[in-house]
Amino acid sequence: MSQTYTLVNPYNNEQIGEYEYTSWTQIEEKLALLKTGQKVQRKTAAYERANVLAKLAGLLKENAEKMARLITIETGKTISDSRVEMIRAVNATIASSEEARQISGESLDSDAYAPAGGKIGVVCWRPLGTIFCITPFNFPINIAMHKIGPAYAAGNAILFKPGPQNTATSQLLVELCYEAGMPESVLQFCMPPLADLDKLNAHPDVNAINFTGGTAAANAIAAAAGYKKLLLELGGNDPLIIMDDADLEAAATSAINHRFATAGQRCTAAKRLFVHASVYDQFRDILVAKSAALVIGDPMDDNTFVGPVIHMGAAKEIRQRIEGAIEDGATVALGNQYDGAFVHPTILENVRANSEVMIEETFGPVMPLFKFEDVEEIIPVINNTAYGLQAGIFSNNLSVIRYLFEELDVGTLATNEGPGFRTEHFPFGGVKESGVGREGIKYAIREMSYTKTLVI
Ligand SMILES: NC(=O)c1ccc[n+]([C@@H]2O[C@H](COP(=O)([O-])OP(=O)(O)OC[C@H]3O[C@@H](n4cnc5c(N)ncnc54)[C@H](O)[C@@H]3O)[C@@H](O)[C@H]2O)c1
Ligand SMILES: O=CCS(=O)(=O)O
Repeated sequence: MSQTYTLVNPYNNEQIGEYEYTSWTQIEEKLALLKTGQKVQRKTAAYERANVLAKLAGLLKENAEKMARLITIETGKTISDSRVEMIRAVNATIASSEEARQISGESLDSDAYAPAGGKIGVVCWRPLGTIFCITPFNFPINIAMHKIGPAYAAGNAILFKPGPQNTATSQLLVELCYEAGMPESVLQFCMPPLADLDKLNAHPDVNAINFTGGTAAANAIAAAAGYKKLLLELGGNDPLIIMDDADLEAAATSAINHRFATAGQRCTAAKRLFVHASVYDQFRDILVAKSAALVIGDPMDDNTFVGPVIHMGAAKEIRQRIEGAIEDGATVALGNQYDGAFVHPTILENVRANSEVMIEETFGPVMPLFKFEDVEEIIPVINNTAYGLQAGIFSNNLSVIRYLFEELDVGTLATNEGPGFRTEHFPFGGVKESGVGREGIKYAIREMSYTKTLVI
């Protein structure tokens, strides 16, 4: 008897589908097929993979509106955010196509050190085998293409497991990959029940795991996977720093785009704002006025800026985090209002440095403001979190920027931008519990490959 799962639209709770989980027998069959796919990939030239990816980029562009609407129905993400995601996914796929042509190694002379003279080392990159690609709910197509694109470009076979909430969009993506020319022996979709995931992570025919998601799942994967290559893109608690010389209008707009868009459900969202005392009141007033004008409602409406979060449970967790901050002494400048899966954009002031909202990741539209006098004092506050993904700063003071670049535990510091700044070909990833390894197409190709050296 096959197990099934049903999905509802987070905005109106209408059932959007009932699906069957992938059985363990089917998983074994898929992994066996993918092993044959590794041989198919070895016979496929780089230019052929590049052409398939270029064709897939075209198909994603043709189907962008249809996929954007599916993303919105499945996740409650606003249609404008879903359309941006599709643009990014096309770019990630184009970049994967272009990088597929550039996977080249190097040659080394052996006489650099005695006594091994007279040889040349030809260093080549080779695919790891079958990559288990696992994606989160919030960017189901773009994050999938940041895995499938480089994994395929590098010559791997791919077992793709999206979040259950993203079943329809992900199945459509796989169909488009087949239409573009990816063989079924090279790419397989799966949705195993949670109970089968440990043994799938440990499976000997899974050569590497490329995971994006939260810490709890990452810990379970790491515990089960053993000696496998893991590429882990995890949570963030990203700061946005507003200095005394900041363009306050631009900073407030960026803070809103990087915290309240996607209902705050981004790993790189601006989850904590640090505002210089000299501009605090002026910045706060601009921020509150702009935020109060945001349209909250039907995510399918072009005018909506804030839709629901992914489900009622998430909304409850976010509310508990806000109420905890208030119990710690924070005051509410805007929001702290709830309606089903909706969490209204919330701005908190007088937040204690050790309040949970400052230390843990809050995956929703909550913006704690932290006033400071000297930039040195916020380094320990910003670094006092398990995460270290990205950071943003509004300032033109290069010495302050260079100082923060060296002192902050992050993978990227964006200047006069929010921490959510990301372009598909830049290296992406963090330190500490924000993950292991780097995405960004060229970097992800390397993570899903190994060097093989011929000495002649
Ligand atoms: N760093 C990034 O690029 C990035 C991007 C988006 C989201 N995230 C993080 O993801 C989290 C939110 O996304 P989510 O709720 O979908 O995360 P999640 O960890 O609940 O799920 C992510 C994926 O992992 C799967 N999964 C869960 N347990 C697993 C296991 N034991 N083995 C294999 N797969 C397993 C889920 O089914 C889903 O497909 C947040 O922490 C957010 O910061 C990080
Ligand atoms: O959730 C984070 C994904 S991205 O938008 O920063 O790429």
